[in-house]
Amino acid sequence: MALLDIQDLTVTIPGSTRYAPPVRLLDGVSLTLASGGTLGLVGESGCGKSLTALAILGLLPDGLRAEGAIRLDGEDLLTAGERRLCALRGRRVAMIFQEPMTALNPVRTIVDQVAEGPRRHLRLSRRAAREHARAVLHRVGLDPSRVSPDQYPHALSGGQRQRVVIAIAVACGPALLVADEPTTALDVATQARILDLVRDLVQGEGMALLMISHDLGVIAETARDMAVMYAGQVVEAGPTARVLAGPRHPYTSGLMAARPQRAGQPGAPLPAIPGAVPPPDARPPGCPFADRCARADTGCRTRPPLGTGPDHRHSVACHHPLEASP
Ligand SMILES: Nc1ncnc2c1ncn2[C@@H]1O[C@H](COP(=O)(O)OP(=O)(O)OP(=O)(O)O)[C@@H](O)[C@H]1O
Repeated sequence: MALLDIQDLTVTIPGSTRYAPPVRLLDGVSLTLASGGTLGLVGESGCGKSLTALAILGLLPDGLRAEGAIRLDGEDLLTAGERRLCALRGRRVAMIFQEPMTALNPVRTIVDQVAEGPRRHLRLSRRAAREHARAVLHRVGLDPSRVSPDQYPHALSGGQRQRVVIAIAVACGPALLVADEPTTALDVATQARILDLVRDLVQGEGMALLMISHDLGVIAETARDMAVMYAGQVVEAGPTARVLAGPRHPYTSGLMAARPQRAGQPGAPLPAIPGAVPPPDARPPGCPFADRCARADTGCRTRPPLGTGPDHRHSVACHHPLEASP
């Protein structure tokens, strides 16, 4: 049984009147992740990566309706009550947020913030939870001789703060770690060190990782499998090495071509994908990528492509996919 099994997840803004019909933000997302596995979710801004993560944690903004199934260890989180979700969050599934400063409480010491989960979930005494928290802070690279556990977040650098956020997430040994753009707010050198840490923790502790990023390089470095999202849908999925060696969806291929490493001469413009992701209330009736796709024909503009399911090794939702690599 998969650790995480998302089937046909749809997230909608319910319509209020005839003139304000429901708007689908996520449209039939299916993903699976085995225990100890690593899955990368990639796509441009607005494709639905963060909503997918928030839905897994039961933290969708008020007013949005989620349908389908999100099973963790076989238990459907969409039908679990808030009490049950509170018991699971931090214990079985934890999240590393994008912006460490907003994820931390500015008026509590870092050791107290890390100790909170172990006190609640592992039922440790205050003293034992603080001891545990000190060990976790050390484990994530905050050597107590250099960074006192009794510091407040403002005294730390951006990279150190992100290490605290990671310590909070892993303090109770969750089975699944969801990392939503964990390095976006950091400089390049710090990004690399934080990614190394996440990789090391995931391997060392046997956690499964759902890594969310708009950067294919981050996905390539951290995830064995990947799924590409576009306009609220998964358009391509498979083993990362295989997808990157032979992308079949024109969108994936466009993302790969637009990577800075793929640029020609310094100063030369990057080959960007023309146009922009259509907003959720203005998605075309056929393939959502059709308006930006060089391969699109009339059929693409009228009929949504049927994706092959995520249980196939390399799935693609496209009427005219690129040739499979041999
Ligand atoms: N609370 C909300 N109400 C209405 N629309 C929302 C809400 N949250 C997100 N959306 C819309 O849902 C779509 C998906 O958003 P989401 O944040 O998941 O994208 P993303 O791929 O994570 O982008 P980014 O990389 O910028 O975080 C976007 O069009 C966004 O504007």
